Amino acid sequence: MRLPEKYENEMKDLLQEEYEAYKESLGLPIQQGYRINTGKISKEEWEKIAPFSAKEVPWIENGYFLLDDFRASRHPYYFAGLYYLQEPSAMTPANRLNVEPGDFVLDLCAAPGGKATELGSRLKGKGMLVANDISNSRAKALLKNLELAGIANLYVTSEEPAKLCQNFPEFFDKVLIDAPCSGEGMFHREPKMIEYWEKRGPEEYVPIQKQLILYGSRMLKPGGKLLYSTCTFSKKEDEEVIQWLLEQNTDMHLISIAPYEGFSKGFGLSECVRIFPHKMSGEGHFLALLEKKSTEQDNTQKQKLQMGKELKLPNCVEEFFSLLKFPIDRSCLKLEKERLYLLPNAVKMPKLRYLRTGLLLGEVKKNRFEPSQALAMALKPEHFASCISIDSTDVRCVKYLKGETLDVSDLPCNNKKGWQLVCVERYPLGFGKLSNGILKNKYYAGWRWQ
Ligand SMILES: C[S@@+](CC[C@H](N)C(=O)[O-])C[C@H]1O[C@@H](n2cnc3c(N)ncnc32)[C@H](O)[C@@H]1O
Repeated sequence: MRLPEKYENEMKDLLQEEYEAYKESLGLPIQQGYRINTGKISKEEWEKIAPFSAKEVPWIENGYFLLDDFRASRHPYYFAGLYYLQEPSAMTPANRLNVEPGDFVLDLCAAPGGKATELGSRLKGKGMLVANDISNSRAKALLKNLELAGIANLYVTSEEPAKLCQNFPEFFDKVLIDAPCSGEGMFHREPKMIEYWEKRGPEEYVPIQKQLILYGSRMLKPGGKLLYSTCTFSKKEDEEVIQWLLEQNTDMHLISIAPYEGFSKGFGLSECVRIFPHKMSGEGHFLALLEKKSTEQDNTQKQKLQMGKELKLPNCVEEFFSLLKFPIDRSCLKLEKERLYLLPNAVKMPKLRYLRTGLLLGEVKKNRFEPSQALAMALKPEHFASCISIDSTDVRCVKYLKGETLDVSDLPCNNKKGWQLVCVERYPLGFGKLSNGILKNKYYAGWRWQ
């Protein structure tokens, strides 16, 4: 692999006698990985049904290396949101931020959602995730991945960090900044990144990274934690950004990151973590975990609102709700135009460029209610009155994902007519409507198996 001379010199400077080992690692095969969605499936359950051979990623509880060429994005379990394909070192930032159920979490640079999907799963439906990306088109992919993962308690925005900062001072318990960077850790996987690097090297990214981390720190609650990560090796974009932040913010300090024997220490900042491809099976990452000093006062309290008024819902919605087997907090419902949403919390959210506010439950069309794809993905089979379960090896599974009408007269279900939650085994894929053993397909057309 041809590397720019300037880059080679910088890496030699950084790695010294390890440089040759690093260079050799660029000739090794690319390591693919995937992370299971523990919001939908436990590790034990997954290992019983996993359709492809894999080996555990030793520093990520729910991460696996893919061992063969299996097209993991072409399996019904992928469409059920059971896993996310991800390079193993990229699994580390969301894993080490230690999000807990009930946290208010911000992922400031979230698209396409490799980390946000993990942060959201860890909330277990409690608290909320604000997933933001300045690029609207990338934020659309982010929304799809979050919905596929079944994450309901979320807001997806496409905003300038400065605007978010004005609206959320000291608001979040956890903030992730997976910053845009010169991508040196991607050279192996995507050699095109080398060309981009030659046009826009580390110096171009530093001012953006400093801005992002500064805004991120301002949105962090006292006592909250912020994780800054990049997939680049340049000290300018890594340790020097952290050092700069520590000089600006005396109320922030570095804390150590749960260790792994393959991690290297940050240069001059030993609490930071470096992932190098010649030291472990990952392409390369930098991580710094910071904490803000706690104070007596919890500022988020003042932003919490009293519960909203309960909506009077059309009959068709009430009828559909009678099929849902879990309590819906009606004070958190919002009907906007024809769309019905379930908001994560009784928190007043400011005016922002939203791509999604809460869980889209469905649309009220004249006197009909059409449940959304996102709702199906957020449910478990026990949450719905009638389910049709298709085996992953049954051709009807892929036919369903292609949008075809199916004869399911041989498959058991509770209600012989009306709405069904269609599952691959016990994992929801979408909705369908049953009549005389024939299932009308309600799988979202934009997500179909191509
Ligand atoms: C490294 S990628 C994020 C990858 C993502 N965290 C994941 O794991 O899938 C950086 C992202 O930052 C976004 N970005 C760039 N400048 C930004 C800014 N000023 N504010 C917010 N997002 C920004 C880019 O659009 C890009 O999607």
